[in-house]
Amino acid sequence: MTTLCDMLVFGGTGDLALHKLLPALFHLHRDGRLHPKMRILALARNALDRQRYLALAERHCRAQVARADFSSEAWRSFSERLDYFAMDVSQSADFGRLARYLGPDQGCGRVHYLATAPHLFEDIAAHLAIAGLAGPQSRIVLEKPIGHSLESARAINAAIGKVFDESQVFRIDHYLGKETVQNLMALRFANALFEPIWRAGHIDHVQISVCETLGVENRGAYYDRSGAMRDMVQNHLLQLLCLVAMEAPVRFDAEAVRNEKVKILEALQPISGLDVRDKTVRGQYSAGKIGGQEVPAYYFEKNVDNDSDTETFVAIKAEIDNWRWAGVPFYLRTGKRLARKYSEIVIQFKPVPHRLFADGEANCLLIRLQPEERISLQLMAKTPGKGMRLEPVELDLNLAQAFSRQRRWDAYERLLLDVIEGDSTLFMRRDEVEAAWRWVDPILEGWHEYYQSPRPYAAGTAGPEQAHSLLELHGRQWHD
Ligand SMILES: NC(=O)C1=CN([C@@H]2O[C@H](COP(=O)(O)OP(=O)(O)OC[C@H]3O[C@@H](n4cnc5c(N)ncnc54)[C@H](OP(=O)(O)O)[C@@H]3O)[C@@H](O)[C@H]2O)C=CC1
Ligand SMILES: O=C1O[C@H](COP(=O)(O)O)[C@@H](O)[C@H](O)[C@H]1O
Repeated sequence: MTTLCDMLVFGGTGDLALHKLLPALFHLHRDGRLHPKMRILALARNALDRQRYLALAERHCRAQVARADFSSEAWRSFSERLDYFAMDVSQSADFGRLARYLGPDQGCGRVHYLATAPHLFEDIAAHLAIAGLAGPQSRIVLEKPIGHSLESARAINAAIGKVFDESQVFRIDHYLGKETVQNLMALRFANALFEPIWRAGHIDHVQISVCETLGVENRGAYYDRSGAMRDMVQNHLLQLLCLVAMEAPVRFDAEAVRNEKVKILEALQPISGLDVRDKTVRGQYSAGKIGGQEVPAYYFEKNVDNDSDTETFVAIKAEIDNWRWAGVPFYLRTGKRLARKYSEIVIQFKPVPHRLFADGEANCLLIRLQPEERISLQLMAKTPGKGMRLEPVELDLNLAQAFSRQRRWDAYERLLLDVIEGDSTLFMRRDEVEAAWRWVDPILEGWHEYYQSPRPYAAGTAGPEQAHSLLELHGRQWHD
C-alpha cells in the first residue's frame, strides 16, 4: 500500500481522465495499493453533481477494465473515494471555493494531476499558489505535450517553477510506464551480453515505429493544432530513442537516468532548412479502410479544418553526434490510421564481416512494446538435412508468457503509483523537455518555410510511399 495523499484530477471529465486515469486508479484500488484514506477529486467546468459524475466514471471504467477485473462491489468501494467539483480553472475565485471545499489536507499533501490542455497549466499553478494549495508536500503532474514549441514550453516550465520546486513536478510520458520500455533498460543494463555490441561498430541502424489504426477520434480540435510531430515525436518517440541510445546511468535514480537522457537529446544532429526534404516525411491520411470499415479522410474528421495541412504521419532519419552512435541512423516513424496497431524498436545489426554461406541475413533485435510484449533476437540457423541452407530463427522472450501469473499493468497504473510515492525516475525533467523541443522546432520551421505539405496516404496502408524511400535510398527497409 502507498503513502497517503489526495489526488485532484483537473480535466476530470476529459478523454484522458475517463479512459486512462480512472481505470488505472480503479485497478490500483482493487489491488489494495491505494491508502484507504486517499480521496480522488475530479474537476471540470461541467456542472455535474457527484452522482452524475460517478455514473459517467462507472460507464467508462466498465468499458475500459477487463470484465474479469470489474465487479460492482469493487466499483462501489472505489467510488467512495471519488468526488466531483465543478469549477473553471481560469477563475482564481474558483480555487478559493475549492480550497474551502477541500478543507485542511490529510497531512501528506496532494497530487494535482493536470489532465487539461497545456495552455491552462500556467493559470492552474498560479491559482493553486494563491489558494494555498501548493505547499511543499504537494506535487503537480503535467501531461504531454508541454507546450507547442520551445518558447511556450519554457514559459510553462517557468510559470510552474515559480510555484513548485522541480522535485515536486512530474512531467508524464506514458510510454515510460510501459513494461517493455522499462524492460529495455533491464535488457541493456542488467545483461553484460549486449553492451559490447551496442554501438556504431556493430549496429547498422535503429528503427522506432509507433503505428496506430485509430484516427483522431474526439480529439480533432487538439490534434489539428498539434499534429503527429508534437503529439508523438516530441515526447514518446524521442523518449524511446533516449532509452535505446543513452549511456548506462551511474545509479537507477531520477537524476542519474535523466542526466543520461538529456545528453542524447543534446547530441541529436539538428535537422533544419532544406534538410527537412531529405530527412523527414510528413503524411496525412485520406479515406480508406481499417479492418474492412470505410473511414473518412483526416480533413473530414470532427473539429478538423477541411483544408487542414496538419500531419498525421511522420518519418524521420535522426542521427546522434556522439562517440557511440556516429553514423548510425535512427529511423523514427509514427502515424494514425495505419494498417496495424503496433509499437516496436528494431536494432538492426551489421552483417558478418566475411560471408561463408550462400544464405544469410544480418541479426536483428526486435523489442515489441505492443500489442504483445516481447523481445526477440533473430539469428541465422542451419535448416535440417543435407547442405548448409540457412534460415533466420527467432530467440523469443515472450514477457507476458514468462510472467503469466502477474496481471500486466497499464502504464498509467505504474506512473500514478510513482507520483504518489514521489519517484520521478520515469518522468521528464524540465531540461529534457526543452532539449526535445530544441530539436523539433527547426523541423517544424523547415516544413513551414519550404511548404512541405503532408503527402497523402490512404487509411489502412503503411503510410506515404516517401517514408519507404527514406530507407530504400540507403539499401534499407522498414521492418514490416
Ligand atoms: N486523451 C489522451 O489519450 C491523451 C491526452 N494527453 C494530454 O492530456 C491532456 C488532456 O487531454 P484530453 O483528456 O484528451 O482532453 P479533453 O479535451 O478530452 O479534456 C479536457 C478536460 O479539461 C476540462 N477543461 C477544459 N477547460 C477547462 C477550464 N477552463 N476549467 C476547468 N476544466 C476545463 C474539460 O472539461 P470541461 O470542458 O467540462 O471544463 C475536460 O474535462 C492534454 O494535454 C492532452 O495532450 C496525453 C496523452 C494521451
Ligand atoms: O499520447 C498519445 O498516445 C496515444 C497512443 O498511446 P498508446 O499507448 O495507445 O500507444 C495516441 O493515440 C495519442 O494521439 C497521443 O496523444
